[in-house]
Amino acid sequence: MTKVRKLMKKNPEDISIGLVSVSDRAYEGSYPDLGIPALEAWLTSAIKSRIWLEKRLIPDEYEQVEKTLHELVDEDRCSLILTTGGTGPARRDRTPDATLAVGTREMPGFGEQMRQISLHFVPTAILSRQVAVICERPEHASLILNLPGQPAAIRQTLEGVRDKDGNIIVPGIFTAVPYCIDLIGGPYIETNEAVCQAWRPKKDAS
Ligand SMILES: Nc1ncnc2c1ncn2[C@@H]1O[C@H](COP(=O)(O)OP(=O)(O)OP(=O)(O)O)[C@@H](O)[C@H]1O
Ligand SMILES: Nc1nc2c(c(=O)[nH]1)N[C@H]1C(S)=C(S)[C@@H](COP(=O)(O)O)O[C@H]1N2
Repeated sequence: MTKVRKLMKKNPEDISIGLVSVSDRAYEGSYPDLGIPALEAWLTSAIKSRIWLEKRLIPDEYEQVEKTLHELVDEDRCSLILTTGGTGPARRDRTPDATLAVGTREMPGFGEQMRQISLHFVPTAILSRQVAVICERPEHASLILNLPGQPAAIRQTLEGVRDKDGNIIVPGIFTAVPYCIDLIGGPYIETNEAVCQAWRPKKDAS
């Protein structure tokens, strides 16, 4: 496993987010990994809160995906973990299977919404078996989301579909992530509204 070296230091108030790129060819060096940079670029533009990114590049191996997710949940205590790649029907695509094995509860709406969004870009969107799970522990919980491996799919699924004037016409999945993290007892995530409007229910005025 390639652990990307960190130059900065984590602060106690940082929100820990795990980024996992699952790709045989990027891992072997046949092409440079674009998954982690695309995830990092989108998250740093969309989130206003202080974040700390734990980055992992791994091959399409079931055991590696499972072990990496367990580490990010239990050792790094990430509130949110995003994977990219390995969600398709090919024999070595095992990311969703390992994610389901690690999770304690499935969140089917995220996968459903991502496939809806991706259909606006590619007719093969339905080939992605992407899932989302919550991983509950006595003291904390993590939300794990699988994204497709195509680097362009990262922004598309997180941010949603925009019309020619830039207005969102199909909401991206990230709009529901901050409230989901609230509900599982995680830190409050503030977003940059120009990129992603986090939806939270209005406080009851009565
Ligand atoms: N991590 C990545 N970095 C750069 N490009 C990627 C990455 N993952 C996928 N791609 C690109 O998206 C295309 C489709 O992704 P897909 O997951 O089907 O790749 P793949 O054929 O399974 O190979 P691999 O798992 O080795 O990346 C790839 O052919 C590649 O061009
Ligand atoms: N937004 C988006 N979603 C997408 C794609 C894409 O290019 N863009 N590719 C599809 C294809 S061709 C496949 S096989 C599946 C699984 O891709 P993965 O194995 O790279 O995760 O994602 C699908 N979802």
